[in-house]
Amino acid sequence: MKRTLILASSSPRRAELLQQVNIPFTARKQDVDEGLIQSPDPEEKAEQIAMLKARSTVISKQDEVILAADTVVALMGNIYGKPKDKEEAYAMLANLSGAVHEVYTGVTILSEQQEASFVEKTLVEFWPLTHQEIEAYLATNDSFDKAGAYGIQSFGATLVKKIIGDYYNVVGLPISRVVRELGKFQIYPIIDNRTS
Ligand SMILES: Cc1cn([C@H]2C[C@H](O)[C@@H](COP(=O)(O)OP(=O)(O)OP(=O)(O)O)O2)c(=O)[nH]c1=O
Repeated sequence: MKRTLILASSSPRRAELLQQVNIPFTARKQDVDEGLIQSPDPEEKAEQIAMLKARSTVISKQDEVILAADTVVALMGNIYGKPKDKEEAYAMLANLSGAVHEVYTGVTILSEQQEASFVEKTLVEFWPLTHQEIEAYLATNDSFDKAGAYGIQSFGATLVKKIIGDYYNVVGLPISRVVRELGKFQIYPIIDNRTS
């Protein structure tokens, strides 16, 4: 059966990563109340929210395969989602300064017949940040739609000293593992002869 991938996400980054590896999809925005998931464990929370996002998305045709993800940042057991305001963003960055934190992205793939979930972890080390550096970063307005109040793919790259693990996991979708899992649902990249 021909399969159709539905990306249950409004994140432009997740869409771009699927485009980068040439997997066709349709975006179908889901609206879930992430507050329903209260797990204090960051890994479990990322996986449970990803499952909630996937299961809240309507499968409107039999051939559809739903993909959903959720990214959280964790430092010493504390979970950092998207900051509510500038004060919270400042506090997150000040805590991440000079430390190694974890980024977890939970991924759920489901069809009418199958469901698979996993969590990918990446370690990220921040340089020690001065008050001025944090203020300058906040002034770019890059923080507010991102877990942990930074974007590694934009000016937030200047905050990062080192990462261990999949870079794309930090951006919001561990694309190489996702491609492997999608293969189990008969969804594959389109291979053509493009060179760029
Ligand atoms: C740490 C980090 C997070 N992020 C983003 C990835 C996620 O989009 C976001 C965390 O929020 P999520 O709730 O995972 O996702 P979302 O609300 O953006 O999208 P949707 O639920 O519709 O799929 O933080 C970056 O873009 N760069 C980073 O370096």
